[in-house]
Amino acid sequence: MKLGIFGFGVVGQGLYHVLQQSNSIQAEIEKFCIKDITKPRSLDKALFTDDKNELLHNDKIDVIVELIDDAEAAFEIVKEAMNRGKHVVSANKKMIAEHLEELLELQRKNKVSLLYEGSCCASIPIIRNLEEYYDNDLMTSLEGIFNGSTNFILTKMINESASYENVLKEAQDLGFAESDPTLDVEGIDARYKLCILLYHAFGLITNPDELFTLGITKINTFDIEFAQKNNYEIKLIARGKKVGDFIDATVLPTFVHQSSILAQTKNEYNAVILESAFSESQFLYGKGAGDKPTGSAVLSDISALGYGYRYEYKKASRTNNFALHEDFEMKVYVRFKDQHPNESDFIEVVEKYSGPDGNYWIGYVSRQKMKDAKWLEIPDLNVIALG
Ligand SMILES: NC(=O)C1=CN([C@@H]2O[C@H](COP(=O)(O)OP(=O)(O)OC[C@H]3O[C@@H](n4cnc5c(N)ncnc54)[C@H](OP(=O)(O)O)[C@@H]3O)[C@@H](O)[C@H]2O)C=CC1
Ligand SMILES: N[C@@H](CC=O)C(=O)O
Repeated sequence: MKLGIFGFGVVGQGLYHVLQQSNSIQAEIEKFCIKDITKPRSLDKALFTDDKNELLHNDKIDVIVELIDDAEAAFEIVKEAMNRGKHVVSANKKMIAEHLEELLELQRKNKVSLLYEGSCCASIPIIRNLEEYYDNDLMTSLEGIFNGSTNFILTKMINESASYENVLKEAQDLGFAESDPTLDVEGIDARYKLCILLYHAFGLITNPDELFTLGITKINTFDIEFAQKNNYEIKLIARGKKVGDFIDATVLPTFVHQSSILAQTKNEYNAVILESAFSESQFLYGKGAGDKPTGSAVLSDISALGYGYRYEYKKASRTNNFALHEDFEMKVYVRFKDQHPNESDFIEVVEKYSGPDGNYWIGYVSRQKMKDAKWLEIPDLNVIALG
């Protein structure tokens, strides 16, 4: 295979290193396309161009590897590559989640393969497992920690009393965070990954904006002390669960008991728990961000192209017609200072606490009510899911 690689940032360089160290793969890098040709690079200048057509119009290149941090530019590159009959490997979850239906059509129309294992939980081989191993009639749920940066931040804030600002900067310096880190801390990156996995697990196509999502930016020391007193960790949990013919899907900061397997998943590690009728509970664990862990997933996709692998999207081809359902009841902790949430939005409030440093309510709410609740926007009010 001759590779044309877009991007020589964290993942592009990670891929370069794993390719250099792997002696089993028959792939050669023809050229990298980057944005800024004047930037100093660690490799020979002749390997770089800022002209995308040098890769896309090069008939020697049969595989385009797309590893850039601009989802719209990435979609244009991937579309053109596929229309020119090239196979594509990408790690761009935003691009894939936002253009999934068009990308499926491009694969069908051009009879080319698009693989993107690195887009979900980096080093964890979750997509190919869902494709090849699990039967959707039997699969009942997938949940886990799908974002390395937020897990790194929460681990350091809770276990090492680090400040949010410092530890976010550390996650950026280590190459875990997105170029726009609000995608990480607002839960949007995890939501993109959940959208992709819902398709491979249940055949459900979702618009990312439809999934109820809360991030970690409002977590403060009051919440952390509550967690510690009650033997919890706080984790950003993405979850898709089958309920009858519906899928209940959310990304929420969640209290998880310290003894649970997800609480043991620390720093930039990610984890996925899959539930299905006969195998029951299964757990996948690995680094969810970073250069070589992501590079290794990209390498495994390149290697799979070597034996003609393509996703068959088996779950989607069976007509389950799952739909998203929002009217679920959920148990939440709501912490606030002066302005409290609207009590009539709660099905039941089971605990109310008031103290000098803050107040909280614990209760049951309907997801639909939460989605529309104006009080979610109160600056010093935070919501964390329970259970
Ligand atoms: N970092 C991680 O741990 C993970 C990242 N990903 C995904 O991988 C992708 C890359 O992330 P990452 O390596 O961290 O990003 P970086 O910001 O480190 O690198 C981005 C690279 O893309 C290049 N680039 C940007 N726009 C263009 C363009 N229009 N044409 C050509 N090149 C362009 C940049 O060029 P230049 O060097 O000139 O600036 C740079 O080399 C993203 O989609 C990200 O979401 C997925 C899993 C893990
Ligand atoms: N920013 C992402 C990178 C991997 O997908 C994360 O922190 O998980």
